[in-house]
Amino acid sequence: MGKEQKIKTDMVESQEDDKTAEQRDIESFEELGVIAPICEACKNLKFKKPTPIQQQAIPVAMEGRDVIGLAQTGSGKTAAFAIPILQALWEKPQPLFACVLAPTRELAYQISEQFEALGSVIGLRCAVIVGGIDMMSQAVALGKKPHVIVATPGRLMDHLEHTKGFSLRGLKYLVMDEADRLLDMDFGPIIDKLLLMIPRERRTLLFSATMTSKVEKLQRASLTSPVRVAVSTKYETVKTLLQSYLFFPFKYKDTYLVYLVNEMAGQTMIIFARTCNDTERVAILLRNLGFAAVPLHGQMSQSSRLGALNKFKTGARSILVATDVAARGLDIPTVDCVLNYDIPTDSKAYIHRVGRTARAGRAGKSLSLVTQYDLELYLRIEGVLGKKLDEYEVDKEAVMLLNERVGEAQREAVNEMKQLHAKRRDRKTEGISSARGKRKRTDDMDREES
Ligand SMILES: Nc1ncnc2c1ncn2[C@@H]1O[C@H](COP(=O)(O)OP(=O)(O)OP(=O)(O)O)[C@@H](O)[C@H]1O
Repeated sequence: MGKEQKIKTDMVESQEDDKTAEQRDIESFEELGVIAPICEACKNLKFKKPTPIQQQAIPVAMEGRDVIGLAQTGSGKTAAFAIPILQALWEKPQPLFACVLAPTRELAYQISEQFEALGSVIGLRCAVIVGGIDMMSQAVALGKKPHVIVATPGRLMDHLEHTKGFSLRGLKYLVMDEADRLLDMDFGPIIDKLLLMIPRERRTLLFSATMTSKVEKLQRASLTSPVRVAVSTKYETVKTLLQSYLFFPFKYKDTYLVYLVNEMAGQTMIIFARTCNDTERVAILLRNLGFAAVPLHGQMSQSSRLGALNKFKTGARSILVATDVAARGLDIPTVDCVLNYDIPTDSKAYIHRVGRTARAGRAGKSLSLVTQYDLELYLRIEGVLGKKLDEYEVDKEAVMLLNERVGEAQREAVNEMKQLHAKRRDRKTEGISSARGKRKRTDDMDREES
């Protein structure tokens, strides 16, 4: 039998399992066999009962099986893989026990926070290893032999190749969060390389809201007899999310944007744009019009990225304008609305973007701006969702009243962008030495084109 067929046959398909889990509806983490200190940590985090993906994935992972977990955005996948790992660690403590890979730096920090919140009661040591941060301090952190490493693949590879005394030869668990992204073409080759540097006899857990079913991609993760646990049917958005779109001519895009942002004033929102440049420009445009907007994209320095996210999380800024670097995994409970300034070229990215709101049972809304150039992409997304979305109603005359003022702000924004670019160019010529060139290549896996 070819390897392709083997993976398929070994998978326990989810549909039947689904029903059993729903019928039994497990009421507590104790019922799942989770040890008392971790149950206590769940209580402290206000997790009253396990979510459906936790109900299904935790027992399977605790049996020592490889898991492919598919569940909607905001449904508690992080704890679904963190809890069985922490329990196994408690039973047999060891340094460098588990490694969690994430596609973006911000997500890596967030996952480690969840591990620490659940694991501090059992004395967990966790290290975050991501690009854009000084290698030396990370090497020191690795020297302290953490139990769990949460990393972006490029920087982890850098340490495996260059940090003396660091290896993952004793690793017991490998997790790929947002696994479909990690197994795709951009990350694939580096994941292949990483897998050669960790033991084959490990447990592998793959999780995502848009999990690939492509056998070739799954083979890349070299799973052993994986169990597939799927709570949602493929690519579903949550029921508490109200999704709509707005259709208008391209030339009024910024005017419509400003009208909508103004209409939703007081709400917390993420505006997604396709390029770093547009992200920056839209943030400046909105700021010039008096809105508290902050940009987040892969061309910013890591400290600016974390600073921007922090301002948004703490409420100091109510609008985050971001590229898809913020589309996956980020868990910010206060997000009321996701606004797609640009329609994503990949339907999966749509699912992840709108999943930044309506998390953990809360309500939320999303609004996609569609122009004559986006129709094909938009219809493809509706096709993937399997439903037509409602059109958002606006008073077009009221929108047009803003056009002149927005035009002025656009011109100001273009000037500011020019200054910004000039400043960046200066900094680059001053600061970058050729010796750092090689490291940048792997470090900046989650950076984007401008
Ligand atoms: N059992 C639970 N009860 C209540 N809240 C929970 C429970 N488990 C997790 N949560 C909370 O739900 C939120 C979403 O969880 P998490 O970020 O793990 O979602 P996710 O499924 O990984 O989403 P995404 O696909 O967007 O990455 C978090 O704030 C988390 O603390």
